[in-house]
Amino acid sequence: MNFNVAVIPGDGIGPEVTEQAVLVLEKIGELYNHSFNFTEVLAGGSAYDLKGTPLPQETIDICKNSDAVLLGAVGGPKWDNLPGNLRPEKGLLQIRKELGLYANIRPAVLFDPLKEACPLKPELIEGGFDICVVRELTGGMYFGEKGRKETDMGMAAYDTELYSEPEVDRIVRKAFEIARKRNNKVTNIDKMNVLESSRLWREVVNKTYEEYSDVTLNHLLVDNAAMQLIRDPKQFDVIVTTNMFGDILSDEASMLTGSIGMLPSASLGEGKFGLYEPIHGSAPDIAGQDKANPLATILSTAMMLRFSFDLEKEAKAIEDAVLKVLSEGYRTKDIYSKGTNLVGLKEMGRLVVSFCK
Ligand SMILES: NC(=O)c1ccc[n+]([C@@H]2O[C@H](COP(=O)([O-])OP(=O)(O)OC[C@H]3O[C@@H](n4cnc5c(N)ncnc54)[C@H](O)[C@@H]3O)[C@@H](O)[C@H]2O)c1
Ligand SMILES: CC(C)[C@H](C(=O)O)[C@@H](O)C(=O)O
Ligand SMILES: [Mg+2]
Repeated sequence: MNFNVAVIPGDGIGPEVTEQAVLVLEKIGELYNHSFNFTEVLAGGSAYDLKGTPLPQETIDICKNSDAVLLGAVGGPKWDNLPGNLRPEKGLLQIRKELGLYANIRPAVLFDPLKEACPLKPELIEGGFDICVVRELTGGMYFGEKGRKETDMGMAAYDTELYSEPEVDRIVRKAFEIARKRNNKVTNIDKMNVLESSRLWREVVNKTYEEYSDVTLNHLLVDNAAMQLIRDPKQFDVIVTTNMFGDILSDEASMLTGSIGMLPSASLGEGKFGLYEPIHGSAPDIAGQDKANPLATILSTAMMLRFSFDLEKEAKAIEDAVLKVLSEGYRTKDIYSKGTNLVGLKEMGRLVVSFCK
């Protein structure tokens, strides 16, 4: 089959990790007789430098006309002094919004060979864990009214957490539907003891739950949830939460899998179309040094094959290749532990390609 994939390498380590992910997809194409047509497009700081905007219209058009999008990461200190609406990150938020991708699926799975890279005591992670964070992606504080104003105390600034009932309902449904295909368990995470937006959020969760009573639902306040993730990650299966809380909790969860360099993600809307990206950023501290872990981006392509293209066998082939690389003891620096083989980003990518079958 033929698939059109728009590729947004972005900034920092973005181009390095997407390059490896594209090589893996090309290998899968050869092995399973598919043709992936890649179109590289600009977004983020590199787009600002070349086009004066972090999200050129051409990028939006090409993404909309593709079957899926692969994104590396955007941002970096070079652009830190730009006003908010020109920042690289604004381009990312805008593309998620433009493409209607309100559900960000972030699986935090502990690969067995990486147990030693997990900072938790062995007894807490026996048998591993498999958490699926379902993060709302196009609402909340990221998109609410924001600004600055003069007050009695001088200049002040504000960002508004605003959620409508339909916005909460659709993400919660997504989480329940995912739970039905897994272990029928959802944990809702909010801050309803303080935030009005969280009180409405929880009301909608409970209302929508009436249609999903076969699923077990429990609620946690976000501060407790942050602690519980470290205390006992195995208690979680599907987590549903807001844009902001999901951003923070998924970075936290990633460390339990060994590194932020391990966590892929899928940003989805109503149809099959999706944008696939690692959860990490542009990692300016290691950019251009062949040190970054490309596995999060490579695993994101597996999610693309599964969700957008219905290629389960091919998706599994990538995940199996990643597991084999780890089982054979190869590690980038972020997941390295004594007795394993330290490799660079390119070598890690090459190994995954060579293990795909
Ligand atoms: N989706 C995205 O495009 C995205 C996500 C997060 C942050 N950002 C942006 O990236 C820039 C840097 O942000 P930050 O430093 O807070 O977060 P970051 O995720 O880029 O890096 C945090 C730390 O994790 C390490 N790290 C990240 N990815 C790694 C990988 N694949 N392999 C090994 N180590 C890895 C980095 O070296 C760094 O020490 C900022 O401009 C931020 O806005 C973009
Ligand atoms: C760069 C930033 C806008 C982005 C977010 O907060 O969504 C990033 O942290 C992520 O997790 O994808
Ligand atoms: Mg983040």
